[in-house]
Amino acid sequence: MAPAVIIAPSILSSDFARLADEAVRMEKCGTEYLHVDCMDGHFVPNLTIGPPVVKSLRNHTPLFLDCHLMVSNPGQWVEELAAAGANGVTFHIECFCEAPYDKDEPGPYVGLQSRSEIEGARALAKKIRALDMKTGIALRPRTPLSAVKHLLDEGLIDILLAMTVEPGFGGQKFMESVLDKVAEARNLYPDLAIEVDGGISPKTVAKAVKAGANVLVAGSAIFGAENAKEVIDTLRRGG
Ligand SMILES: O=C(CO)[C@H](O)[C@H](O)COP(=O)(O)O
Ligand SMILES: [Co+2]
Repeated sequence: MAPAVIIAPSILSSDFARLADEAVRMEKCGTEYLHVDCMDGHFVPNLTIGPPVVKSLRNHTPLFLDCHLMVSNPGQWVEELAAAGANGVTFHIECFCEAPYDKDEPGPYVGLQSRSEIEGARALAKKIRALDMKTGIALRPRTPLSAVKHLLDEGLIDILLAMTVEPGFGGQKFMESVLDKVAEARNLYPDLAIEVDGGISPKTVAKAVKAGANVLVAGSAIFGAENAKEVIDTLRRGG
């Protein structure tokens, strides 16, 4: 049986001028996580928030702060995020791969190749745990599970994040093709937390859960709804 469902509202789609109120609202709706998308304008073409905002949020919510780093140099930020009160840090494996990722190329992306790439990812995964946070590893849609299998098999990862859109923006269309990778991961790792992020809504959630996802990130579906609680309850039921 897959681990319990966790709902992670992505504050990327919330009103950034009212973050504390939105965090309290999500807690009242019964969510477990707040998903915090940190973007550097380099790894993805968007610029959002970092440790100072996480620190401010920490003063207003007991929710698990699930920081999704879409930055080119994730190792630069983990100490500050830990000090700010983050509970989990997820970094992208593509940051450690020298081969450029082209979202429009067909077929799977070639992942980690060299020893130094592998060592870099392993060291960061260990460092996040040493800072008392959960370690997450994220895969862009074209990146295969094999790119992170060594980290998973060594037990260095708490959360596997399968992006179901190309990272960078909320409100994009769910990529169903990613679910084969989710199913492959669930089959190999029955107890692992598997997170899906991008285009998750009452319409798409059933397929994601069926494939084996248990941590459900949703931004526009929750914050764009008139009744956020209703959407959250529907996601929790699996659609
Ligand atoms: O990481 C992200 C984008 O890069 C967001 O977490 C994600 O897109 C959530 O937004 P939505 O649910 O609207 O797709
Ligand atoms: Co995200």
